Amino acid sequence: MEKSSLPLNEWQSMKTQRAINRLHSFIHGAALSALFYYRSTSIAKTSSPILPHLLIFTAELTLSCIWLLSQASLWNPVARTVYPERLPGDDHLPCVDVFVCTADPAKEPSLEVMNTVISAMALDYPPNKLHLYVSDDGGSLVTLRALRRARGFAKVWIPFCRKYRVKDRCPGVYFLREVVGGGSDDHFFVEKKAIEKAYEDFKNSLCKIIAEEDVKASRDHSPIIEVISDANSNGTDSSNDDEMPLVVYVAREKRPSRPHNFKAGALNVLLRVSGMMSNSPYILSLDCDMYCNDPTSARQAMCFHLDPKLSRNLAFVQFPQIFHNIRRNHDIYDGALRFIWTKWDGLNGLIGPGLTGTAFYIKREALYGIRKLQPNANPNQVKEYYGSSNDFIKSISKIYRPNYPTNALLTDEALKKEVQLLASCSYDNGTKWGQEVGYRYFAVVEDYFTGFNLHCEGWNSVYLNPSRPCFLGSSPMSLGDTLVQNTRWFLGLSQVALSKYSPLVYGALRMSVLQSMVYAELAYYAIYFLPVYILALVPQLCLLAGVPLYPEVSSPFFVVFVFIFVSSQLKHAQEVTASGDSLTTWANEQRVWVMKSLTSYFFASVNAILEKIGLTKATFVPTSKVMDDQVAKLYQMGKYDFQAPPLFMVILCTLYMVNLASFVVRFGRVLQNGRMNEMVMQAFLPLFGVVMHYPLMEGMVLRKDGGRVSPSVSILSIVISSIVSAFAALIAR
Ligand SMILES: O=c1ccn([C@@H]2O[C@H](COP(=O)(O)OP(=O)(O)O[C@H]3O[C@H](CO)[C@@H](O)[C@H](O)[C@H]3O)[C@@H](O)[C@H]2O)c(=O)[nH]1
Ligand SMILES: [Mn+2]
Repeated sequence: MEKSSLPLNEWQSMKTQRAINRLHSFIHGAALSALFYYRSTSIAKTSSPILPHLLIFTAELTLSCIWLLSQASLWNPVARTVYPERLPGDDHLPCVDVFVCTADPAKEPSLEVMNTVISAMALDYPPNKLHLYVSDDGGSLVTLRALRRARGFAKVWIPFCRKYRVKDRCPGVYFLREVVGGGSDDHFFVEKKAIEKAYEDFKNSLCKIIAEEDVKASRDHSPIIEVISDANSNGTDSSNDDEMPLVVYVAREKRPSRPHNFKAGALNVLLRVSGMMSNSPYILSLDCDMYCNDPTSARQAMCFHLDPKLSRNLAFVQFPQIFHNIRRNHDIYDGALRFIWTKWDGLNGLIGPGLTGTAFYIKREALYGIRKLQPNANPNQVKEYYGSSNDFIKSISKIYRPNYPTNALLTDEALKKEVQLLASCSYDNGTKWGQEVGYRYFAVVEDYFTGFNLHCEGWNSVYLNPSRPCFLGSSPMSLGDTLVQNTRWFLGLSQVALSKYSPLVYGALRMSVLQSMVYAELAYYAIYFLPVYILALVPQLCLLAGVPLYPEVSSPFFVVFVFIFVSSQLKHAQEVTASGDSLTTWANEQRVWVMKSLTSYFFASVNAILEKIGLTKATFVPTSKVMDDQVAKLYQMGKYDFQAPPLFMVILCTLYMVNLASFVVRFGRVLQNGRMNEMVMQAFLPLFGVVMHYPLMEGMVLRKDGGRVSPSVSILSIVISSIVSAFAALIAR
């Protein structure tokens, strides 16, 4: 068959998983109906206090609603494959702009950021069709100078990678590993030695820059936009310039009094500036800590974007976020976010996965929202959308041909002025930027919200999860960082849930019901805090007070409750093993889910409500990517770092102690009084909690290292839990 007639991509339904999901959905759903029947009939008849019964019922209802929403993503999981070798020749490939965002040289070490940039420059794609834009929200000379050096190093690195077909194009990773790829000939070793030396020099030059400059983010500066070229990269030879992608440094204007809309604001500036220069039809977006692990990702993505059957409505190709610093089956903070990627498989069978902020190839046109503008819109309407720059507006209709030759910024004063305007902090004002154009500002999860809007507008997406990860990032390695990061994410999601954009209404009216259910599940995910708090507290206190809340062992409904518990755990374990993980991962995910519910989801929900009534303002504080040796050591040993915000820790420890107390104190008495029959289930809950969260106990009592629970937190938790438990025991019947 001819090359061009073969499909560029294929999809397969994940049939076994689909069958298991649907069967389980049916059986589990039936059991839940039985539970509701029991609750509604038993509450009316109960002789014990009604409040705890109502609370438990609320918890069960909430869990069931989220469960119902979650079924949508399990309905039709689909996997995709690509055939990059069937793509047209390099001459026919479209241009790609790569956006890399960094915000703070103190939190995001330059060496890692530059490794990401270099790995993207070295993508296996025609260099004249690749353009890099580095957004520096810190407006820092450290980043600018480091970028100049990085380009200098890339000029020797890229030819080396091409010549020896190096797969690991992130130099920091390549030099960590033993010799991979390349020939076995002497030339190779000689060249490799030279490159290694160049990399060492590059690293040393970064150290020098860091020593010379102020390593911190500026919040008050004019825009700085610079094409990095030999004119300013300190005299490396310029012979192979054609082999190098364009590299542009962009620090948008920042003023303390002006809102800057965080990452979404930065990305929109990159969209405008790049529109003036390379104006590529496709954009790869990367966080500064997410390097390209497989140089062919652009070609893989083009297998969808260039597929005539898909391309018209295809907005983006999303790759999973995979993290190089996570050890499989030792992921004590559930940094891998496995549950997200399972959902993305499911969305692959609908109209496509959501955006996850990094590692995706998006179509510029989709972000511009051009389709919403009437074809005959007058110039004023167009300016209402895109702002005052005529030059930029001209670039929109230029079907991806740049307004200026790529290097014009070096010499063209008019262009210089125009990009300064486009990167100024007031450019967005009074336009549709951030609302209908570009990345959306409304919530601190600009990725989720932008993807959601694109799907509402009728765009599709695909999810590609190849066996060699295309991108690798870094995940927080301490409990504190994890919980704080999750609080931000779920605050953003809750903002959407509580707004007019709620996927249940706004989404359901604009996309398929199943697709909107998946968006809704994520938007409302933080509500998990409610059932988890109830189930971590109410049965335990009632156990102490001697109030039964569950059916007796002899009741037929006892089996229903046991079944529901076992069935949900088994389903979780099945999904974990189907993803190739072990049961340790099951336990880790269970534990972290409870910890997140009690802290991150709780505070995210509270803050979303406070923000809704105008009492706070959500912010995006970037996660630190600085690797603390002690923290890393604890993680390697599989030990939690409990040096998290004290408020979080007091909540976790107090609830742990209440569970422990209720089980220990009361279980003995239950045995004595022979009330085993009615209290078994209630005694099981705290037992399960105490066993699953044993690491907390260890952190409070046994550990002496730096990651233990602070003694003050332990003492406070013991005091609070004793008061609460004693109070419950006092009212015992
Ligand atoms: O004002 C800001 C804040 C952040 N960033 C950059 O945004 C990226 C992501 O920030 P990070 O601190 O790593 O946040 P995470 O929570 O780890 O990021 C996840 O969640 C974000 C919000 O949902 C997404 O944007 C990201 O792509 C996704 O990886 C980094 O490159 C930052 O430099 C900016 O450019 N400007
Ligand atoms: Mn990150």
